[in-house]
Amino acid sequence: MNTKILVINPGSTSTKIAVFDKIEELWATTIDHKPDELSRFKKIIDQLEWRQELIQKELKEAGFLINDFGAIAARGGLLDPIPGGTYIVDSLMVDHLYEGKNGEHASNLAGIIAYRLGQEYNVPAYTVDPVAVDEFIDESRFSGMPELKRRCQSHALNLKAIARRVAEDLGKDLNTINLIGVHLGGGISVAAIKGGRIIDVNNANQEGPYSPERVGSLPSLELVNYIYKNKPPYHELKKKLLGQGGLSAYTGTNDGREIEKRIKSGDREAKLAYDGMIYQIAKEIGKMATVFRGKVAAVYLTGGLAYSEYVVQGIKERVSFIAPVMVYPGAEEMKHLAAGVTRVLLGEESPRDYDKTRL
Ligand SMILES: Nc1ncnc2c1ncn2[C@@H]1O[C@H](COP(=O)(O)OP(=O)(O)O)[C@@H](O)[C@H]1O
Ligand SMILES: CCCC(=O)OP(=O)(O)O
Repeated sequence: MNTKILVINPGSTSTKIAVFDKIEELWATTIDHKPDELSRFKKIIDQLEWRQELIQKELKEAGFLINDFGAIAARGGLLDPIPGGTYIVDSLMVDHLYEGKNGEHASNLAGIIAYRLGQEYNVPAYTVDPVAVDEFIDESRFSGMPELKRRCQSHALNLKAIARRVAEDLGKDLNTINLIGVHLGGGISVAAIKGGRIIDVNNANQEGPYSPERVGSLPSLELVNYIYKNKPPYHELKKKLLGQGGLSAYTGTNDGREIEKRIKSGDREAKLAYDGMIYQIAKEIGKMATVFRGKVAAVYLTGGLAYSEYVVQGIKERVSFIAPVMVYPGAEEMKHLAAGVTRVLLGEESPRDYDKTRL
């Protein structure tokens, strides 16, 4: 059986590519994208050909042939709400990702690229725990305005992967504990995780703390007034909210390392913007603690910003009273994608059908 897996993960700030044999990483690379490089594209879907070419070029230079792979694993995008698991990438999924049915995000590109490569080279394509994973309890679904539904969109892939590690490190059964998982990336997800399921989370595209790139929750009437007054074109406004908000808007950079350099050199504005983000993250963690009536086994921090001692200490100072704070910098997305597909290749799990599973 061919268990060699190509893993592709286009994120808002990078494109990650890796090759695994089952869950053993054989090769990996990350291509970072500067904001200038991305700003030339009006919509994220416009990056499709460019990102696909980058992936194919990297693979070629590393000496890999796509028809040598047993499967392709793609980070899944903004699909219709579905439970967690491994899904076959099919044409319906690709249509939804292509048209941005549930919104725009760089991870929408992964499924499309995987499907196109899979069709061309006759390799099956899968996605695992996409950002659209929705395991909300009923109370989580209310927005306060019946016409507007809360959508569950989060870093489900990494949150779930790290939740397993946290349970192992605590020596507890994941199915029996409550966790608050925090992914600190280009977007930020703060999730209430019960028995491994994400029962509530801020929508990392539209709600919660502001992040390196996103505005987070906004005062609603102020936003409506802003739109009426300035009449921004739709795609420009979306870019402002999703790709150029938060730290990027306050400081001109989405890079935590750059901001910390500025703080060290006495930049007060940079410090206030960074501290404001940390404050909002801590508040969101406090909110999620109430989901469990305070009964939380651990809060865990993961994602790129969890490498930062400044961010981690700032959050710990405010939330340590809730539960122990555990730190897992970076992301295990690539390994978790490979693991999900490996379970399917080995017949340990059946792949799910998107159309039949949509909520
Ligand atoms: N050592 C570090 N110190 C501070 N910020 C960091 C560090 N390493 C990465 N970051 C920041 O983490 C963010 C990206 O996190 P990552 O999890 O890679 O993003 P994504 O979720 O978009 O894939 C960026 O703002 C980056 O500048
Ligand atoms: C929509 C949730 C996923 C997300 O925000 O990912 P990035 O941090 O990679 O943009």
